Parts: sequence; C-alpha cells; structure tokens
Amino acid sequence: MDHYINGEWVNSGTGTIEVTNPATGEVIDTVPFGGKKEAKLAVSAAHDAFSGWAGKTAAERSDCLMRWFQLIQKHQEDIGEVMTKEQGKPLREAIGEVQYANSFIQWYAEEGKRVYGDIIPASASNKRIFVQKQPVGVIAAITPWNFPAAMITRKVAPALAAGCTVVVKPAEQTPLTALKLAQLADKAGIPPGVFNVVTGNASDIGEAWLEDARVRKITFTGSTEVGKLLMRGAAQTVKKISLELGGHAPFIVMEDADLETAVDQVIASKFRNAGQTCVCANRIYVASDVAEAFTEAFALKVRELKVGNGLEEGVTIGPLIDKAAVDKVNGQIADAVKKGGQVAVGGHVTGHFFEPTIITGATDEMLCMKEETFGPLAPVATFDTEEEVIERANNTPYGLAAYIFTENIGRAIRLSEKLEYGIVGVNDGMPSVAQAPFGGWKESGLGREGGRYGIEEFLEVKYVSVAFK
Ligand SMILES: NC(=O)C1=CN([C@@H]2O[C@H](COP(=O)(O)OP(=O)(O)OC[C@H]3O[C@@H](n4cnc5c(N)ncnc54)[C@H](OP(=O)(O)O)[C@@H]3O)[C@@H](O)[C@H]2O)C=CC1
Ligand SMILES: O=C(O)CCCC(=O)O
Repeated sequence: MDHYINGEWVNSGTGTIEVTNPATGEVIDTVPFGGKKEAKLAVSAAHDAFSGWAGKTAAERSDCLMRWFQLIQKHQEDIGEVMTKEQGKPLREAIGEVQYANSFIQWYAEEGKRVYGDIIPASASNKRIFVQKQPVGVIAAITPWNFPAAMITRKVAPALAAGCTVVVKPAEQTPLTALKLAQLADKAGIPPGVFNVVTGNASDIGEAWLEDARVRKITFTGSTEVGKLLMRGAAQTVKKISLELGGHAPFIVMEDADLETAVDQVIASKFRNAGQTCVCANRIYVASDVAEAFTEAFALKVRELKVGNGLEEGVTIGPLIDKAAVDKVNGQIADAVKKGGQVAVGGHVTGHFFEPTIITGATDEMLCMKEETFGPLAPVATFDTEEEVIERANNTPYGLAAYIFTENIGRAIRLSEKLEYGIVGVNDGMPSVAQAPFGGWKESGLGREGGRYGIEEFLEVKYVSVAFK
C-alpha cells in the first residue's frame, strides 16, 4: 500500500518497509519508506485543505465523519483481520478495537456541533466581550502499534470535528490498519488533504513536522522517551502538544474486595492485548489477609488463557509484537526471580508467544514493580495498610491509570482521591470509553483524549472585545 496524501495514493519510490505478522514471521505487505519529502508534501496538502474544511459547518463535517463511521462499521471484520495479521491480537479483540476506535468517530461527529463560546460581562457599558473557539490548524499525529486503529481515531476524530486537518504517521509495525482507515475516509468523501497518512522513517518524518511552522500541534501516543524528544522539538515553533506516554498501573485489592470481581477484572486489564497496553495493571498489590485466596483464584483463571495465533478460534493471547518485547519481559522475570520472587504460573516463551505469567512474593525493588512491562507478566505483592499501599502506588514517575477493588464506598472515594493518576478504576479494570478524558499525570503525559475535554485540545480560544457607540 502507498502513502495517502491529498486524496491520492502516492509512492515516490524511496524504498519499502516490510510488514510482518508477529505470529508467523511472514511478510504480509510492504509500505513506502517515506521521509522528509513526503512528510512536507502531506503538510502542504493539509495546509491547503484547512480553510475549506474549517469553513464548513459543524453539521457538514459531522456528515463526513458519520459516513466514515458507517463504512468502518461495515468493514469492521476486514479491518480486524488486517489488524490481527500485522499486530497479533486475537481477532475478536481486534474487531473490538475497531468498534472502540469507531466510537470516537461517532462521538465526535456529534460533539463537533457543541463547540460553544462565551459572552463575558465587559468593564464598560459600551463594550462586549465575545469568546469563540477556532480550529488550531494542521495537526501531526504520531501513533503506536499497540492500538493501530483506536490511537488514530482518538486523535483524528476530534481534530476533524473541530475543523483541523491532519497528517498521521502510524507505527512501522502496523501501517496497514491506518491505510485501511484512509481508504474508507476517502470513500466517505472526506475531502482531499483533510486526512493524510505517511509511512516511513520516524525520525525524519518527525523532524520535518517539528520544524514546520505550518504544523500547529503534535499529538502522540508511545514511549515516554520519544514523547520527551517531541516535546523538546515542539519548542522550536512553540507548537501545542498532547502526549499519551507510558504507564505503570497499580492494581490494588483491599481485604473487603469482591475477590471474584477483582480476579475477573485483573485478567481483563492485565492480559488485554497480551499486556501491551499503557493502562494495563502492571503491579498488583493485595491486602495480606486475602493474598492467598486472591492468588489461587487468579492462577486458576490464568491457566485457562490460550496463547496462539490470533486468527485461531479460542485464542485469548496473541504473540508479543517483536523480539525486543519478549526480551524485556524475560529480563523482568529473571530480575524478579533473582530478587526472591517465585514464578507461580507461566514464564515460558516460544518465539513471540509468551505464556501469561504470575510472580508471587513481588517487592518494590524488582524491575517489574518499577518499569512498564508491556507484556503478560503479573507481579503480586502484599500490603498491610491503606496508607502504605497509597504511598507505594504513588511512588513512581508515571501517573496514567490505577485500579482499586473494595466494597467500602468511603474507602473507594478516599483512595481514588489520593491516587496521583489521570484515570482510576474502582471495581473496574476496563474504564476506557470515547466520552471520558483519557490521559496521564506526571511523566505519563499531557492533555486528554476523549470526551468534551478531547476536542478542546484542537481548539484555540479567541476573545473579541467590541466597543460601540
Ligand atoms: N503509551 C503507549 O500506549 C505505548 C507505550 N509504548 C512503550 O514504549 C516502548 C517502546 O515501544 P516503541 O514502539 O519503540 O514506541 P515508540 O515511542 O518508539 O513508537 C511510537 C511511535 O513513535 C514513532 N517514533 C519513534 N521514534 C520517533 C522519532 N524520533 N520521532 C518521531 N516519531 C518517532 C514510532 O515510529 P516507528 O514505529 O516508525 O519507529 C511510532 O509511530 C514499549 O515497550 C512501551 O513500554 C509503546 C507503544 C505505545
Ligand atoms: O495507549 C494505550 O495503550 C492504548 C490505550 C487503550 C485504551 O484506550 O484503553
């Protein structure tokens, strides 16, 4: 497949990237290895298309988004299959992601109609102050491989609804899902230049966009390291920036928790996408009194998970994305064992297929309790008091998602207010939805995606002070 720029499929012959299936190692397709030239071409297209798109009514933009939504809904199974082949997640989960991704398009098709301003009482009787919101301009979106569709639509849908135009660079491992979305955007009648996709050399494309003053905002999901680099680069032309970076979610089970719910939810949170999710439970803290009962029930359910090629029926955990991901999980297990942890379940790997693994006797000195794992490893530690667990949960540079399981409402409110995280799930391991403001505190990021907060990221505020006679 080729770049999608200005409503056309473009390939300037600069080499190719092979897209491989992480389950089989087979090359499934190629995409162009674009660089600065293609990146700039896409910005020119988005810049030229901006005034026409921003000048449409919100209802007209909504109609385009709704046509895109309907086409994605119709093709959800084909897109899901492409996603499973390039990313590895089980087909049912991949189709679920397409639906989740599409929910952002549907939600923002509506929300774009509610970009309201204000009238502020003036300081003189012959003056009026009107506040209005206008689209930021050309947006550059750089997205990761773990959610090849949702991380695009969560950025592109609010941007387009607000009247911005967008250039996207998907991850090199998962460009096909992005290009499939572009095909459908084209079919939906989203005008040329409004939505563009460029594949290729990440640092060259990133640099081209960072130094281009026509790009008014960078929105990124990925590693904290690259997020910091983009933040520094955005300073050159003082661009706006939104960052969704790493997480290290604590999953806290109090002694009064409903253990069955806690076990079901930790499975859903920890092993979704084989643990390659920034909101995944990364470290599990269980009250000492219920640790044995929790761990036994958890281990029983983990043994039922089926690892394999995501296209096979009944598979619940696909392969990890690449060898580096496998090595990272292996390294964390070795470190945990060296520091006294026990492998209660799993621990083996074949190729990219990593067995879901539980480590008991985890301590805060272990790497898995300090660093994002991005794999199916669940370390279980114990604690004795509320104060202790909150202190341990907050003792990290990350602040994306945290989870608390308790049947005591007062405790739930108290603890959720003390957690230094942008998202807290109370008895809920899967809190992400289109209408909620997803985002992190501390080094987990800047800005919010989703809900009415998410569209504000793509709007400039202007006030007009009118004096009259
Ligand atoms: N918050 C999250 O959801 C995610 C977190 N991560 C974390 O990051 C770790 C590493 O994953 P990885 O895929 O390497 O994440 P990266 O941050 O490297 O990749 C995310 C996106 O950024 C692009 N990118 C990489 N380098 C640059 C650059 N210099 N300028 C502009 N864009 C760039 C990538 O392009 P390309 O693919 O072409 O290199 C990709 O599109 C994971 O193990 C996990 O811990 C990873 C993905 C998502
Ligand atoms: O950044 C990620 O890992 C994707 C978040 C998935 C979600 O929206 O829950």
